[in-house]
Amino acid sequence: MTPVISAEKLSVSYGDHQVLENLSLAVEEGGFIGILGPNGCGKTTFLRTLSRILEPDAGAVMVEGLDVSTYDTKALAKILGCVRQETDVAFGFTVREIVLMGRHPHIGRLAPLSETDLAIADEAMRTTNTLHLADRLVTEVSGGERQRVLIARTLAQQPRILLLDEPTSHLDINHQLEILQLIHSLTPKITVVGVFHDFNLASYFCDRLILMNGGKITAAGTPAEVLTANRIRESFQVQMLVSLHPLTGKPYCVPEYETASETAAENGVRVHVISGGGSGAKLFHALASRGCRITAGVVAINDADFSAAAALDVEIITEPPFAAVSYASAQRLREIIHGSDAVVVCGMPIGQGNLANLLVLQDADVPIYFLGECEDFTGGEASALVEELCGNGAVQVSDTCDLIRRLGL
Ligand SMILES: Nc1ncnc2c1ncn2[C@@H]1O[C@H](COP(=O)(O)OP(=O)(O)OP(=O)(O)O)[C@@H](O)[C@H]1O
Repeated sequence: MTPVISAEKLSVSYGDHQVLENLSLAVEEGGFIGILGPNGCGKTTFLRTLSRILEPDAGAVMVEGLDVSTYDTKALAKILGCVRQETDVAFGFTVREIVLMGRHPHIGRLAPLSETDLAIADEAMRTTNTLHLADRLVTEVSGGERQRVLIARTLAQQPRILLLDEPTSHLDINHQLEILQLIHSLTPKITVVGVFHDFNLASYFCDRLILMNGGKITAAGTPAEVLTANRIRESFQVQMLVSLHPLTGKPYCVPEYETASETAAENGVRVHVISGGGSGAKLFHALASRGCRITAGVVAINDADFSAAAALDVEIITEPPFAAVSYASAQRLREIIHGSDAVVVCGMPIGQGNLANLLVLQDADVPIYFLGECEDFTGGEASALVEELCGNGAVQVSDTCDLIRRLGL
C-alpha cells in the first residue's frame, strides 16, 4: 500500500542546530499514529516539517505520492490539516469566524461563504462541543475551549490527513477523552498523526506509536511493542510500571515513584509484612523510606504485593499462584519472624489465603500488628486465629501512620 504521508531521510535544522537527522517514516492510510518522546527531541519540528511549515535541509515529505513542496497552498490545505501546539489567536474574531477560516481552502478568493460552509462549520463546532461559544470572541474563551475551537477549525477544513501537536494539552480529562474519541472516530476515513505526552492516552487511541529521541525514531510499532519499561527508561530516565489495562487489554504505564528507600539510613528495625492483593504496598513504602529492613510473604508470585515488594528489593518468601504454603516456605517464615522486631499483617478482614501465614504466627515471640480499616471478622478459621492472636497481645491498628508511630519510627 502506498503511504498517504511519508518522511524520507529528513534532516532539519534551526540555523546550526540540527534537530532531525535522517528520519524516515511511512504512514498508511486510515491509521492513528502517536508520536512520543522527551521534551526537545524534535516532535514538533517533525510535525512542522510534515506540514511544510519547515523546509528540510535534506530528504523529502511525500503527501499522497507527491513531494509536499510541489503542492499549491490551497490544494495542500484540502488534504492536510494541522492543529498546532500554540493556541494563541491574535485578533478578536468570534469563535464562528475562526472555525469558518477552516473553509478557506474550499472557497474562491472573493466567493461568499455558502450555506454548506456554514453547516460544515456548525457541525465541526457541534462535534467539538464549542457551538455554544460560536458568538463569543475567541480571545475571551478559556485555554481548553480555544483548543477545541482550533480543532473545530481544522475539522471544518475537512482534511484527509490530520496532524495534531499535543491536541489535548489544555483540556481537562473529560474533554481529552471526548476530543480523542472524536478524532479516533474520524479514522479510518482520515489518517491521523499526533504528538502525545500522555503514554496512556496514546496507548489507548493510537494503532501505532513512534518513540523519538535526539531527533531520531528509536522505536516504532504497536503500543505494546513500543511502550516497554526499558524503552521508556532509556528515553525518559523514568522507571515505569507497564501493565495491561484491566478493561482494555492495552498497555498502561504508571511511574514507580522513587521512595527515599535508596537514600534512607538504615534504622536497624526489622519488620516482616504479611499481605496480599496490594494491601501491603503503602506500608512497604512507609517502612522503606524510614530505613527499616523489610521482609515479606509468604505471597504468590503474581500478587500485586509481590511486585510492590520486589520493586523495593525486599526479601520475599514466595509460592507459585494458587499453591499452598510449602513446608520450606513456612520454615523460612518462622526463621525470618524469629529475627524480626515486629510482624504486620495487612488487610482486614484477613482472608483464608493467609491462614497458613497466621498459623506460623501462633507460636511467634514478636509483637504482631493487624493493619486495616475494617475490624470485622468474617468468621472462618482465619478470623478465629486473628481473634486468638489479638487475645494473646496482637494489636489492631487502623492506619499506616498510627502503625508507624507505634513502631517508634
Ligand atoms: N524556532 C526554533 N529555533 C531554534 N531552535 C528551535 C526552534 N524550535 C525548536 N527549537 C529547538 O529544537 C529542538 C527540538 O524542538 P521541538 O519543539 O521540535 O521538540 P519537541 O520534541 O516537540 O519538544 P516538546 O516536547 O518540549 O514540545 C529543541 O532543542 C528546541 O530548543
